[in-house]
Amino acid sequence: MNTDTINEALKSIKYPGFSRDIVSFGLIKGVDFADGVATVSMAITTADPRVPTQLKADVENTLLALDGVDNTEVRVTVSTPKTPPGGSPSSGNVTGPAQQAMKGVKHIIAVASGKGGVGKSTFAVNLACAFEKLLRSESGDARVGIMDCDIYGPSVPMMMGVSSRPEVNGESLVPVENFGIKMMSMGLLIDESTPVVWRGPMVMKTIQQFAANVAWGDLDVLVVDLPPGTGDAQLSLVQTLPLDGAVIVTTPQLVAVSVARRGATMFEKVNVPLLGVAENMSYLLGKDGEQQYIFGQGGGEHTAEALETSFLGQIPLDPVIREGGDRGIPAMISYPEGNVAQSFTKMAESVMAKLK
Ligand SMILES: Nc1ncnc2c1ncn2[C@@H]1O[C@H](COP(=O)(O)OP(=O)(O)OP(=O)(O)O)[C@@H](O)[C@H]1O
Repeated sequence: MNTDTINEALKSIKYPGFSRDIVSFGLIKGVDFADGVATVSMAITTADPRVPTQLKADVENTLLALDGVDNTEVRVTVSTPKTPPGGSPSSGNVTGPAQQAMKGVKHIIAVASGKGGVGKSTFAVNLACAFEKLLRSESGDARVGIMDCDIYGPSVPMMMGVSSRPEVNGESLVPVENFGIKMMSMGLLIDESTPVVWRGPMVMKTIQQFAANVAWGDLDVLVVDLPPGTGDAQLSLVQTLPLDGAVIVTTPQLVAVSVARRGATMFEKVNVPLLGVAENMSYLLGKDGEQQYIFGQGGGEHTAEALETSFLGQIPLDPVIREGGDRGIPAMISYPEGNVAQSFTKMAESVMAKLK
């Protein structure tokens, strides 16, 4: 018995109401073990008094079930979420306002890429549309959202054919809606000509506001389009949002493996499970129906193997996808029976199966 074993055991405890564990939420501040006594200190930001009580009991029961632990000492520090004048959340703590405000969201998944230009936003938008179609066909109702965190180059509004500014209701922004999907993006809040020279902390603040001050309401699934790359801003972002899992988008080039690996490492650090790797721009379909692998072959599958996750499938390089992005009608909507839509639907099914 040692502190590593205790830490591992703590990772099995979920934050009440969420599928993420208390270690990845950063609640554990110290762990010690001596003479059969496991000591754990936790710091929790919540306005709900039941949360610390339940977590304390969960930690005690989990640790007492371990061989070698005879007794426990669990110290819990509780603070309430602070909201400065104007209603903006002041802290990046995952148990703070973002968690509270996203309570009605069943599943939150991130779409990420190790580098820019792989078609991540295109993928996120079409995946959201595929979820909408899938859930509607299953239960007659679908509540899907997309949150565009790519605040340096927010392209989701254009791809979703939306340009109206979101309305403000009290202290909340009301997401705009198109194709049955709720959406929030920095692109809706700034003029196109505004230079967005955001620094790390500003990025975080915006994301916290997107999570905490947007009236998402009840959603079955929220797709989060992360900024490209794997730097500090992306890492703090995945720490802030209560993510259930992440999909990595990559291209067919074999060099993509090492780039995507950086993305996977980032999610590993915060214990967000990978839901799979999707390969975009896989091949061009010639007039005779022949698949031309102009960017090489195998990058997506190799990446999935290397990251020990599923390969979700391929999306062809197809003018229909680019036109859909430029026209503001995703290919999933304009050609719902086409090859592209079928690929996205299959991927949405695989991801949904993993979430359930
Ligand atoms: N499979 C595809 N077939 C044809 N065009 C595509 C495909 N995927 C993406 N594109 C086009 O490539 C361009 C870049 O895509 P997108 O903006 O989604 O990339 P990204 O990875 O989100 O980029 P960024 O680095 O800005 O985040 C867009 O014009 C989009 O329409």
